[in-house]
Amino acid sequence: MSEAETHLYQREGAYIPRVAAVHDLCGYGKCSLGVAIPVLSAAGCDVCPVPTGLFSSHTAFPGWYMHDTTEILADYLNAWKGIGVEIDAVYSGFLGAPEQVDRIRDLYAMYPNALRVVDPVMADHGKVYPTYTPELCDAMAELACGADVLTPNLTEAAIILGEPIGEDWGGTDISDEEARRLVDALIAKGAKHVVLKGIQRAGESCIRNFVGGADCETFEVHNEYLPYMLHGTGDLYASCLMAAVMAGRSLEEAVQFAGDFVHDAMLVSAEQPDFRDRGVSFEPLLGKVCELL
Ligand SMILES: Nc1ncnc2c1ncn2[C@@H]1O[C@H](COP(=O)(O)OP(=O)(O)O)[C@@H](O)[C@H]1O
Ligand SMILES: Cc1ncc(COP(=O)(O)O)c(C=O)c1O
Repeated sequence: MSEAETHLYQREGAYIPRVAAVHDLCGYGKCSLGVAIPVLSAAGCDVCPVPTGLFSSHTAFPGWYMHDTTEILADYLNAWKGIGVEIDAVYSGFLGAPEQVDRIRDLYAMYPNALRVVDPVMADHGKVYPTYTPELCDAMAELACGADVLTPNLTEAAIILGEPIGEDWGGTDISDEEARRLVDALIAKGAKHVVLKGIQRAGESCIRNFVGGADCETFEVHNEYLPYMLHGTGDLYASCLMAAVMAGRSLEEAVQFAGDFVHDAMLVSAEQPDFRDRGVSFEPLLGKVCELL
């Protein structure tokens, strides 16, 4: 099957799909539920949040407060069972503790036909995020291998594959062959489709994402590389990809949409005061997500 034919979700007429969004909520700094709820809602989805933690801001700021929600989650999901909530997709991201992976497995058991999208948020630029323990990284790696769609950056791909990070991590300047090797290795570990993000080679003016799956050939999608980094681009990319998939678009259309949207939102962001702190500003562009329908 060619990449253009890979549809992961068939949207039926006026039906509004329901997505369980298993992410943290950050008071400041655009990421996680603060991105997933508006983006998926604009794509005509009914978003049902499962908060994995409450943060004053994301953890790249020098000071932040975190409230771990792990102990409420089993009762939270049991209450869903009690009222017969139906779910069409489970979309997970930043997690607070290894036990939260068990709660995601509970969701998979409750909704065996739901699409499983895992953004394995745990690290970037060769470094694990400060709240991530080795046990949580191992649990996330296991979860990643059962995904229908997995969206790692290069550091996360290395962690999932048990390859070196830290001082030994090679950076984002990798060859096509190396990117394809990583995608194939993640598929061999069980992920059905993989979107490997953020390949940026020295001297090149584009940023590449490699996309592959058990049922399609690996292909590459690229965008102009903007010479600054903003927090939350990974979450925005995964939410836009998810929005396009749930709107019934093919995998190829979805990765193109997500890359274009993040690029355009980064341009909008650069016009804001304090934009490097503020994170990725996507709000003025939400109309483009509505057009997916
Ligand atoms: N500087 C940039 N210029 C253009 N697009 C970008 C830039 N940074 C990120 N993106 C887009 O957003 C995607 C996800 O961002 P990235 O920062 O790699 O994710 P993560 O936060 O998970 O590390 C990239 O693969 C790319 O499509
Ligand atoms: C609390 C929290 N949630 C989510 C993220 C994910 O951010 P990104 O989209 O840059 O991977 C981070 C990253 O620092 C974070 O600290």
